Amino acid sequence: MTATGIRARGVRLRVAGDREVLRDVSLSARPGSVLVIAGASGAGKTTLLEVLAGIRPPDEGSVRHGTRPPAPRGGGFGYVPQDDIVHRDLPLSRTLRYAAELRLPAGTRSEDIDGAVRRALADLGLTAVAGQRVGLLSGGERKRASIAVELLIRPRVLFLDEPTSGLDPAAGAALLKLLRGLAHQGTTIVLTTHTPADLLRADTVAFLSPDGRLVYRGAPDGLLKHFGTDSVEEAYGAAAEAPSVPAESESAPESDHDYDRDRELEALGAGSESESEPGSEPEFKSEAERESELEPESETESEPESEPESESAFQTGLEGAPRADTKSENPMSSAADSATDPKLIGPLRQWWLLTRRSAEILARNRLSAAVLVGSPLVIIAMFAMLFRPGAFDPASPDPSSTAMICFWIAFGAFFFGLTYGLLQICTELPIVRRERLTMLRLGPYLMAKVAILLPVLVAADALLLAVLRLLDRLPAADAGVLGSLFVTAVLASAAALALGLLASAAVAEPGQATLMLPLLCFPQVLFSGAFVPVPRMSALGAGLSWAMTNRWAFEALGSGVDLDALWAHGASPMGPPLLASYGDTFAHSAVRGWLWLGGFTVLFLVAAWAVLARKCRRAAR
Ligand SMILES: Nc1ncnc2c1ncn2[C@@H]1O[C@H](COP(=O)(O)OP(=O)(O)OP(=O)(O)O)[C@@H](O)[C@H]1O
Repeated sequence: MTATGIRARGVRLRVAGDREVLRDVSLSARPGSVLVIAGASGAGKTTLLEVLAGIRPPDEGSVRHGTRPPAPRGGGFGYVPQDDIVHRDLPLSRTLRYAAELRLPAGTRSEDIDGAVRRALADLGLTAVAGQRVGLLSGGERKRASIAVELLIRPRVLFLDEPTSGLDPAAGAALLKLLRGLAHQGTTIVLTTHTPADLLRADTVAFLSPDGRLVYRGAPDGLLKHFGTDSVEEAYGAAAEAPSVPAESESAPESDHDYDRDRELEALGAGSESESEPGSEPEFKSEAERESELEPESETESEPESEPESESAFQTGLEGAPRADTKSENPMSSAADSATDPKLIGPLRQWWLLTRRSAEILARNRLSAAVLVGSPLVIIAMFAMLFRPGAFDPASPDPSSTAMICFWIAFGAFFFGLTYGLLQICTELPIVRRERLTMLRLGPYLMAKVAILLPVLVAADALLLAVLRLLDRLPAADAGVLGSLFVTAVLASAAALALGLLASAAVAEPGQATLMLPLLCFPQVLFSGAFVPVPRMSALGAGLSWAMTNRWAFEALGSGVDLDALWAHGASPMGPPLLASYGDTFAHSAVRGWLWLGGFTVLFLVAAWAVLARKCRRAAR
């Protein structure tokens, strides 16, 4: 594998209100080295990581991966955000399998995908918990699981945001050791941290002052001397007053430290490996130079025995990982290595993959599945209990009940759709964001959600209508009328599902989505035209009612069962006055309502796509 150096020059970044978060930061990470970014909370570590990764463009300055600008979508790129990027409801091996199918080049054979998953699990010492549900893993195991996702392809550059946060010191040390092992194999590692011990395990430390200046850049063992402190903790205090370090070309601090990387490698069992002194390397070299330098480390098929007999970082740790990277065990790693821009699966295959993944997540989360199936059943039962039979009988109709039945069918269909959609995206946003960085297409992603949930909604709507009809809460009409009601209910559910997905994409976390529920439901009840007919609303209310999917569903249902005729010619004296107050509410064809509902469905889905795209563009924020 060709290792890639990372270099930033004169990076400046401003956020809202023109506040400068990064001020003229210049640094570099040598190919196959570990760069650790440290600094006080809010100093700009994550921001710098995102800029170095190329997922957040700087306002000024430049970033290069090797000789090229960063290309997260170009393959060989790994990014582990602070949040977990593995689905909690799936067994670990399943979530890795889906991740591998998304990340590996199109046409990768199934056994090769399995091989990549096996190797990533082994690399991270997670083989023993492969069958465990991710939600049941410990924090440290979940962190390693997120890293395993990124190791499914052999990244040339790997960025990690606080990978050791929440880990005990031993687990943190083991993780750093593992990362050093990866670097040794040619992956350039950049990570942020709050853990002083992590700094000592870096090749290069970049220390930011609280106001986003680079105040130290160099070997870990020069850090204390530089700040004139006795401990790393004290260095945090001193960093605020320290002057910025000049650009590297002037001082090249990496070239004069005596950090003993060999000793670290020895600890990894790699002490005998020949490796050039980190400090003696010039900053950036041509691809060819770097390749020849890294040759002893590069994993070639022909010389697997040249790899170190490494003591594992996590039981199996990196042991055997290089050997596993041979063609027979995992040909995809070489495919991923050689292709700078591997061709990933197309939109249709991606949609099918995401549909399968969503279905499995739903099926494995028993509570969600139970709520999904159970809540329509409960609501249908309540509807059946609420209304008396025969309200639609022309010989003795109950006009106000017929209007209410139409409304509650509309609202039931709306509520099913909304609640199904509301938690779909916000619960997995960190995963979507991460996948979006490299390969995920949002169209197939949203359509996969629709593909999974719409059939369940169709079944719920069909059941609702069937039960109401069988219990004589709907007219004994022909198949055409019932078909019209069914189309209306399904379209109402589809529009609500799309609205739920939009809300789910818009909120920052699941708690907010729950708070959105009454906000979204109330206007749909108030302005549907069922309780206060549209002709009786204020001008503002009537205007608002146009934006309510429930209005169009209610009108289409009323039109479908021909409420106008029932009220005008039925035997109830209540009919004509009711008709007078509802005016022309049901006078139009149901098709008009369907067009509105279809239009809203498309509108909400496009809006959900746009909101999600914007969220993903704003990197990890
Ligand atoms: N998109 C944004 N809009 C507004 N402020 C932002 C944005 N991105 C970053 N910031 C601000 O930039 C500063 C640096 O944020 P950053 O997350 O990089 O800090 P950090 O050093 O990683 O902090 P911590 O260690 O607490 O995670 C913070 O004050 C943050 O509020």
